[in-house]
Amino acid sequence: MAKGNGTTPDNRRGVQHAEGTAAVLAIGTANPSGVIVPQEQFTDEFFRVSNSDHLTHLKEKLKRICNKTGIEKRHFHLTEEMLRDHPEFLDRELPSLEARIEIIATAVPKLAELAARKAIAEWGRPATDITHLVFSTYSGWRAPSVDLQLASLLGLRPTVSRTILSLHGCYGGGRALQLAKEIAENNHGARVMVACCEMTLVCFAGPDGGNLVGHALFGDGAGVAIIGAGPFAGGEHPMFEMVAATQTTIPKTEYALGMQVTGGGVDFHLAIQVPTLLGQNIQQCLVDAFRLVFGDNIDNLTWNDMFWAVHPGGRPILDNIETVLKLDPGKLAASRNVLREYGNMSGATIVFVLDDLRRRCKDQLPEWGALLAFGPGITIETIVLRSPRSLSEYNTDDIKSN
Ligand SMILES: CC(C)(COP(=O)(O)OP(=O)(O)OC[C@H]1O[C@@H](n2cnc3c(N)ncnc32)[C@H](O)[C@@H]1OP(=O)(O)O)[C@@H](O)C(=O)NCCC(=O)NCCSC(=O)/C=C/c1ccc(O)cc1
Repeated sequence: MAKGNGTTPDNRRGVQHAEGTAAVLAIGTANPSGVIVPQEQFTDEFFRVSNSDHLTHLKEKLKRICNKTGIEKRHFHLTEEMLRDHPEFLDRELPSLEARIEIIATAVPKLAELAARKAIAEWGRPATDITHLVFSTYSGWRAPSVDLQLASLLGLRPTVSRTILSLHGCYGGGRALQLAKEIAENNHGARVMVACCEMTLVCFAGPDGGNLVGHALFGDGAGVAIIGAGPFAGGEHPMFEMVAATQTTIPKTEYALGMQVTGGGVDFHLAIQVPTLLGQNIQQCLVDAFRLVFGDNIDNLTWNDMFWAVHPGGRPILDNIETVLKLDPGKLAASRNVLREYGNMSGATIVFVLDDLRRRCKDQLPEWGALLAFGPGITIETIVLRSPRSLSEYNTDDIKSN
């Protein structure tokens, strides 16, 4: 055993850990450009392409639901031409999983690449400086999977450490960000790319009584964030510090949200109780997470004095959270805007919300904020965010202003 060369286990630990709290350093988003459907036309289009106009009862119901979503338009990768080539996508009883996998295996990493290139351009460092990749999707059905394809498309280094998160649904973005925080803070110099890409093509089917709400809500998109902890270098610009993070599962709610892989595609289930269950549990999740940072001083916190990045799972979810936390109208504007412009893009949505928030508020964000994402479980991801007051808080020698 070498002694006296300074490489004791404790010294190595000091070298391996980062110097500070992990932060979001750059964000990029992308949506399929081909099919953009205004929500007011969605029902007619959907019933026409699925040859279901005779199901008048379901059609009227979907129209009622679409009117209540708070969505104005959504983007989709699936085209009518694809549907003509694959009529089996309309019928859950017909085998179609393999054909769906064939399409998304290429389409998902390509859309993620578009978002990732925007994030890398904003970050300002070469793609080869990315040390870790965490990819979240409900469309990763092969090995090697879309994470490896994205790494190849971007020319990431062969030693990039890849993790794929599958089927977390709408809390996938929150989970990936929490994982990136752990990686960045525990590995000196690590730069973690979080890539979330969702395409409804795996879930698409003709209308039946059980899937109307999902058809009214979900859209396609990719959100990429680059995460790192200090010291910062090369013009890096921390925008959201991730100060503390928790995951909570609401007991006995497994029934409420779910995905099921079948030979005919992925079935999803959204129980009518979800908005109420989230409203009843969100406050405790926030208290638990903020107590990690503020201890007993948490009583001095006012939710209204913070900024909010909430996964817009559905309009009533945002309404309930606003009511329970007594938030002023406008506090959830970023979430409502993303819902309006893109619908619920499952795990990718929260990255869009962060993007909207930083554009909307520029340098005027309050110091403290909260990120909330939820999905099957029911699982709630909570992250305590902090907007840096000024770059001088950091090792400024290393930061050149962008
Ligand atoms: C737009 C909705 C559907 C309706 O708005 P509303 O203010 O509740 O309006 P209404 O109370 O008038 O309801 C309109 C109609 O919708 C019906 N409805 C109202 N929720 C329902 C309902 N979950 N079922 C089935 N009928 C309903 C409701 O019964 C009613 O039917 P009808 O009386 O015949 O007009 C709204 O409730 C809503 O957005 N709900 C969805 C909330 C939700 O669960 N979001 C998912 C959160 S978690 C997440 O983001 C993703 C998880 C995920 C999971 C799987 C994946 O594959 C991917 C992702």
